[in-house]
Amino acid sequence: MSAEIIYGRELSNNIRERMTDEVAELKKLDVIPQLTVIIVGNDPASLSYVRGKEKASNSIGMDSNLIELPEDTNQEKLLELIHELNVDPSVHGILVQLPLPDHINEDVVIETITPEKDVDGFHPVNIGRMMAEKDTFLPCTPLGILTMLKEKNITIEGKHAVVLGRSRIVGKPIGQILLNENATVTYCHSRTHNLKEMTKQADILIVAVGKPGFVTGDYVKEGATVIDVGINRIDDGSLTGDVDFESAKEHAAYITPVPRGVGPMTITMLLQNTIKAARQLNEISQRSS
Ligand SMILES: Nc1nc2c(c(=O)[nH]1)N[C@@H](CN(C=O)c1ccc(C(=O)N[C@@H](CCC(=O)O)C(=O)O)cc1)CN2
Repeated sequence: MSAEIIYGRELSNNIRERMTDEVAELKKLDVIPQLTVIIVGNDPASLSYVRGKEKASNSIGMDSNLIELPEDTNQEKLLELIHELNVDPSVHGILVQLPLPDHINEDVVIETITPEKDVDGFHPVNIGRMMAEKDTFLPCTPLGILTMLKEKNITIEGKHAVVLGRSRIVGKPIGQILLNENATVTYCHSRTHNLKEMTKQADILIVAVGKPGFVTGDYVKEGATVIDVGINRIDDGSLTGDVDFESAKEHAAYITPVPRGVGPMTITMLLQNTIKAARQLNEISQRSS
């Protein structure tokens, strides 16, 4: 067997076309969805992601504001800025790029963003709403994975999803989201015994461990869907995932590559969440599709 490759970039392009129409419709109602992104420091990868967010926002007709703060910005100043954005009616989405420098407490920052503008879906109120299966902002990478599975008509209900990794941004929420979709979910992590026995049971295998090529073909059940969330920059400067693509694709039915897999969906889902926030803040009902 050789798997069908799911390209997030292609799916993203289709979704962004639909969102361009939606933004044009909102503009007729005098609403321009606006995303404000804050970055603290000069980490090259983070800078490239936030610039990508700005460019993507503008490409579908949204407004964006990128606020670049120096590495030595103190927490108080950052919180003050977030308080101002929380009450600014022209701002619909607020995102603080992670990771933050060590002297800033990420939890405090995330909890300062008003849940109504938390388009990252990281605020405890929005996490609680996700767990309670209420309408909310789902975190962008997990929402991107769910969207990929649905766009490819991959059955989730009744399937065994195994999640490798338990980060707050990806592992924990994707497990909860798949559980909400009626999958049977197993979380695995660095202390899990007999890992291969676990992953071999997965109909849907989500890999977010941050170790290049960690999951090889012998970890994959025949016919599984393998979603690689790893983004590892290796010595030759190229980007590689947590899955050894060449061996895994011989066992899987579907597999995502790195790059051009899950990554591009993250930014697309951020745009989707910002449009949703703009609608909610202006009391305009959500589009059905
Ligand atoms: N506040 C947040 N911080 C971070 C998030 C997040 O969702 N919210 N996620 C990651 C980084 N990230 C977005 O911020 C992100 C990572 C990767 C990609 C992407 O498109 N990757 C491309 C490759 C890009 C490259 O060449 O470097 C791909 O996989 O094809 C988009 C967004 C951590 N921080």
